[in-house]
Amino acid sequence: MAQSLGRLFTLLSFRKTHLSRQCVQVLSGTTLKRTLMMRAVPILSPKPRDFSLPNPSWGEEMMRLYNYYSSQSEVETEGEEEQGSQWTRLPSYNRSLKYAIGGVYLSKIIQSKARLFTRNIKHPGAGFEYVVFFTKDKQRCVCIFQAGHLLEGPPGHVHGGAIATIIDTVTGTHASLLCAPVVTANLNINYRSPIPLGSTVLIESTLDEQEGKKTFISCKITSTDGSKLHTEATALFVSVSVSHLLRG
Ligand SMILES: CCCCCCCCCCCCCCCC(=O)SCCNC(=O)CCNC(=O)[C@H](O)C(C)(C)COP(=O)(O)OP(=O)(O)OC[C@H]1O[C@@H](n2cnc3c(N)ncnc32)[C@H](O)[C@@H]1OP(=O)(O)O
Repeated sequence: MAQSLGRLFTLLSFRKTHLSRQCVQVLSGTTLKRTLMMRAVPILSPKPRDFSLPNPSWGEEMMRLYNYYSSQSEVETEGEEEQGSQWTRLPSYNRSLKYAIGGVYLSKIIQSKARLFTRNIKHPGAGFEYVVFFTKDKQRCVCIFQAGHLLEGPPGHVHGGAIATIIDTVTGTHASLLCAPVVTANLNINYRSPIPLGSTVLIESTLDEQEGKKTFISCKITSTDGSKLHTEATALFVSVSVSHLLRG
């Protein structure tokens, strides 16, 4: 399976390179210069930004929790894991896609401008600010989420669709860690109490069951001290083939 996928994508990338060469041959003058410059940009540009690292928009509570989970995170020293490490921080989508099975190939195929929905608001702090940590056995994930002003639903509170988005993202990331590529087949949400805009909340996701292609995950959103339940959800992810994703 892996070998045939490899062959498929080698073929695809060959065809892409071959076509690009043919294109350059028919270009001339300014068009050729501009094309070559555009092709040079990705080589010269810095590493893609890791959106799950702190930025100046992160509030005190977001930073406190980030530091707390980071302090319990895995630090590798010359191949050896530090004793007592419990959590691992997941870098943001564009950087972590390559870790998912098939991601290496998918990332070459998807449009270059594609960006995970939750990471598409450029202004720091305006939309979804979050970082996901997962346990070594991948049974649990925790996400620290700060909801920005562009996510308003009811006055002063977060939109239910934005809450659904972050739940789908956290549980989807969790399922992807276990068995990528997956798609959401079912998402059930109970909204228990509104989330104040600008606040930081904790999203905890737990693996309930894996059965064949199906991964069941449950999730809850609480205040950071755990005293207030905001949202509860259950999600079903189904493992799909890369060709299922390409077919649409
Ligand atoms: C290191 C790693 C880095 C990680 C890096 C992270 C990067 C990544 C971050 C991504 C974070 C964003 C995550 C967003 C995730 C989306 O937003 S995905 C987009 C929204 N979802 C979709 O578009 C899915 C559209 N639906 C479909 O493609 C198809 O309906 C599905 C879901 C594949 C199912 O197809 P199907 O032909 O029904 O599949 P089938 O094999 O028959 O079903 C399998 C089983 O599932 C059951 N099932 C299917 N659908 C349902 C349903 N709705 N309800 C209940 N059961 C169902 C079937 O009954 C069957 O059960 P069994 O018979 O095996 O017991």
